[in-house]
Amino acid sequence: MENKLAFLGTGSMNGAVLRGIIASGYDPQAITATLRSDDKAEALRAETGVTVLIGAQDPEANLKAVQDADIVFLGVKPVGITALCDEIKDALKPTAVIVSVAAAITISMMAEHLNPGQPVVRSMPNTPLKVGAGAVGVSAGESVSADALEAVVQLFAGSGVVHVVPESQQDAVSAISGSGPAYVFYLAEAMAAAGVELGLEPALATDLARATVAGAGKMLSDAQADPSALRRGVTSPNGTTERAIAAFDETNLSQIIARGAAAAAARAAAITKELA
Ligand SMILES: NC(=O)C1=CN([C@@H]2O[C@H](COP(=O)(O)OP(=O)(O)OC[C@H]3O[C@@H](n4cnc5c(N)ncnc54)[C@H](O)[C@@H]3O)[C@@H](O)[C@H]2O)C=CC1
Ligand SMILES: O=C(O)[C@@H]1CCC=N1
Repeated sequence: MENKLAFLGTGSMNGAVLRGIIASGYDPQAITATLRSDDKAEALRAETGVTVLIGAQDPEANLKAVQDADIVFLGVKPVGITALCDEIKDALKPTAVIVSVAAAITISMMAEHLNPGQPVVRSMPNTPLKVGAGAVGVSAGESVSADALEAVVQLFAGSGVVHVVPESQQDAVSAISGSGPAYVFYLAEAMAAAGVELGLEPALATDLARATVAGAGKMLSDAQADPSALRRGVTSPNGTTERAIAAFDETNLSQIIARGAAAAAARAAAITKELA
């Protein structure tokens, strides 16, 4: 019998985790999801077949969702996580594993708002889980048994790569894979804009950039794929790509990307301080 799952706050990220789990074959009847308002509820129900409860219509939605849940995914914004823990703590089964997907909220911050001994896992997933191509960092609190951690890892593993990491590395994971899809979409936007500057129609430039980023991502999706080797495979000696890479190196593009990632990690640390 499958574990009963609850998703509280089923927006962009928790929705992607849920869709990934359903696509990997999980029984939707074992899942209850909550949303604050009903605007996306019908679509979520129709698409996934899970039970959807709406907070605006039923103040007990989150409590009902967790009452027999074995694993509870918290998917609200960081600022709302501890209040959500306060709300549900006495309705949880003592063995229920809390899995937060929120950036910057530590295991100890959550534990302070739950009953003693409640198992807590902090995760940093990303939205490509929705299409079976996610990347997830997972850290377990001290009350989490090896079996419970394995159950959480297996839920994510059906739709992405999963790494168990020390909690101290979660801001870095967030800066690389949590936010990372946005960096790649940004690159696609910049490539499309560059195509327009070179005289392509905007629709053509956008489609070429989109298909190129998607195709390159597919080539990288093999766990053994080496980005440097793949790049060299496109770069003919004294050809066109070599000139582009040299121009990127002149502008220190790698350092610029490192600066962006460092800014993301620093923001996570600042949010932790603001909300502690
Ligand atoms: N969007 C992303 O790519 C990623 C987001 N995250 C984390 O995921 C969390 C959520 O972010 P998003 O999904 O982007 O936001 P979102 O705004 O799309 O989703 C939040 C959802 O929670 C619902 N909600 C708010 N309060 C609620 C309550 N008390 N009970 C039930 N539902 C409630 C909202 O109606 C909304 O549907 C954040 O903590 C963020 O740090 C983590 C990794 C990546
Ligand atoms: O932008 C954010 O704060 C969240 C966390 C990682 C990705 N999105």
